[in-house]
Amino acid sequence: MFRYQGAAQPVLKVDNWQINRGSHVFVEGASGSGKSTLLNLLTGTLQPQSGTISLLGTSFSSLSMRKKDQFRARNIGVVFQQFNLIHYLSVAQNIEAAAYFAGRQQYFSLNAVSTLLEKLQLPKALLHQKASALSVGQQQRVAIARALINQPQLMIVDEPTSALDANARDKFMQLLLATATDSTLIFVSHDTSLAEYFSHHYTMEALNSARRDVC
Ligand SMILES: Nc1ncnc2c1ncn2[C@@H]1O[C@H](COP(=O)(O)OP(=O)(O)OP(=O)(O)O)[C@@H](O)[C@H]1O
Repeated sequence: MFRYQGAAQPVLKVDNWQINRGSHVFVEGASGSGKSTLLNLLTGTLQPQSGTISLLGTSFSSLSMRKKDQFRARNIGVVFQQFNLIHYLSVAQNIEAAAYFAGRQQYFSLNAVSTLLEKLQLPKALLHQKASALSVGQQQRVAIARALINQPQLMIVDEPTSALDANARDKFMQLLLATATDSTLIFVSHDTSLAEYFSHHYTMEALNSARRDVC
């Protein structure tokens, strides 16, 4: 259960939610239904007031902040709604930063990044381009590359398609699913048409008994 400070009611009350390893899961919910709150709990930015969150067999919500940061960097790849690339760094440096924070810089190589960029249909020439000089579509794909560089067991993707037209959105989804084949994937969006890409679908209403209580 999670309640924002000062709020009368919890925004999220999930009785029980389990996802099998390796599954690709779509969570749909209207604006304000608690999608970002759920993802912030899953990435450890927020802490539930009661209940526990276990990820990949680890009791994630009971880890110290430092251990949570380490666990997230090593095991979770996140693609944010706004991508969160560091604009003054190059594409390669943005991706290298993710390897560095995971303590995996010894595995980082420009070759590995080039291979990822190729899979994501981005030209190699972009490697040394500043993130600020990328188109929105290119930023999205670099954000996927950054999330995948540490070969995360869990990928969390927050509504990254809202600014795209239907064609670009389909292409993005195909690239994401083709490159994240080895990861468990949790994808949240208000766009129900994306559900067709996933084997498992949930609605925030079904997950969140706090909302059912209010309705
Ligand atoms: N920092 C906060 N303090 C208090 N209430 C908050 C805070 N952040 C979100 N809320 C409230 O929690 C509810 C869920 O918000 P959340 O951002 O998780 O929804 P969402 O489904 O991600 O919405 P959107 O699709 O518009 O991004 C909303 O009613 C919102 O007003």
